Amino acid sequence: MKKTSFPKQDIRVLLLEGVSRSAVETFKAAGYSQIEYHEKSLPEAELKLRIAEAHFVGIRSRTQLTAAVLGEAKRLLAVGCFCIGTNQVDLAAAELAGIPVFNAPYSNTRSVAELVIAEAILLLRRIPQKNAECHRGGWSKSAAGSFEARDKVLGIVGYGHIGTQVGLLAEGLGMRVIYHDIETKLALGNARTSAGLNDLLERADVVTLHVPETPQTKLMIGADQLARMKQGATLINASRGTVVDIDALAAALRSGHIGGAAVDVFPVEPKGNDDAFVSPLVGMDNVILTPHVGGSTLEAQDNIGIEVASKLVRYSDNGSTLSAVNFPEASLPEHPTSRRLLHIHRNVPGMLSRINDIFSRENVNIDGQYLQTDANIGYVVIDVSVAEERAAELKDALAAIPGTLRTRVLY
Ligand SMILES: NC(=O)c1ccc[n+]([C@@H]2O[C@H](COP(=O)([O-])OP(=O)(O)OC[C@H]3O[C@@H](n4cnc5c(N)ncnc54)[C@H](O)[C@@H]3O)[C@@H](O)[C@H]2O)c1
Ligand SMILES: O=C(O)[C@H](O)COP(=O)(O)O
Repeated sequence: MKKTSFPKQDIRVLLLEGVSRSAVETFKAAGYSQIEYHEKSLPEAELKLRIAEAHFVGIRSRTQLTAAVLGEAKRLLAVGCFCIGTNQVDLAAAELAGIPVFNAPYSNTRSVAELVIAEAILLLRRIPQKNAECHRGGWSKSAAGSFEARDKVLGIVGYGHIGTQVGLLAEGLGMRVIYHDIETKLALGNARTSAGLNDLLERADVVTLHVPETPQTKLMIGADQLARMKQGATLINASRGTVVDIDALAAALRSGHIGGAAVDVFPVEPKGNDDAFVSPLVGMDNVILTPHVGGSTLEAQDNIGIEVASKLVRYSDNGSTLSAVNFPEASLPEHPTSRRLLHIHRNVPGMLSRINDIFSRENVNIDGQYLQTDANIGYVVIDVSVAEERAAELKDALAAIPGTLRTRVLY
């Protein structure tokens, strides 16, 4: 097996939150054997201890990789978010520490979309309250307040990967789809853009949220927005718990203005399956509550495990940062005969010339060079045909350049 920067058996992989075993298999198949696996997220103090030893860490949506936690991760080469959302990682702090963060942008998209469609139908038929009543021994056979999905208006807030899938599936049911996004988006099928969020809220029978967690989306659905929704309309939130003012939603459900809701994500979620779930929505018959399982299907988790672990392996073996969410993206060819030097640095004037001066001074020919930058950092990859020891010396010379964040050599 080809050697990388140091023997693969010394590279430590820390996998948290029960990421799919397919991730473990992917690392093993690539020659990585030091894999520490935890079913849950770790308390911050323990996380700091474990991450200090790790070269790669794999998390899901619960583990908070704050600047303070990343500050302990002196050996960390990259982070894998085995999910879509990356809001749980301080991406800027990771970048400035020279740590690329990877995720799985599409692998659970379909799972979320299917759940949302099922919930839209159930809410339109008022099934949650009928189900609850039957469980209590009640029987109220009535069509009152129950509607077909056909011809109803579905309002999608955030028309990205999930939003567009939801829209296409909903059209298959004969729903009329409108959407709101801050970006101009190609309307798929017969979907139509709305004249803004308020317009969407005023027209939709079912509103479904598919925005990321950002400062702009925090509490974007509060009392005012709920009041704009049609009498008896329903709300689905499988995006992030911070997007909806949960107390305002509870009040709107109690008043009957909102006819029902399906909520998968919450402002505060239990740390693990053994912890209690507390929410103002608990006990409401017209609310479907799910424990953040929008993307939790075996198919999705399996695919995510392979996808994210493969990205980490590729970065480890080859240096490619393609699809990193916080880092200059470099898609690199294989380097079968040369040594590959990786240099991550602050993006300041004169950096490239200082790097190249070393090779000219040392009389080392550069076989190939790749440079990608963003406003904060630069990522330079240099292939050279030199002996292993010489490559290590060049790496040390590169590391001594002021402004260097990380250096690595791949053999
Ligand atoms: N419940 C779950 O298990 C689960 C699973 C997967 C994803 N998610 C959440 O769903 C979110 C969306 O996923 P995606 O793959 O569709 O992401 P995406 O990036 O493809 O789409 C998000 C869309 O929201 C739009 N947007 C951003 N800010 C907005 C704003 N202020 N107003 C209106 N539109 C805005 C973006 O332009 C984009 O089109 C993720 O960020 C994640 O938080 C939850
Ligand atoms: O961001 C995501 O993909 C979802 O929120 C799912 O997160 P999870 O892997 O923690 O269930």
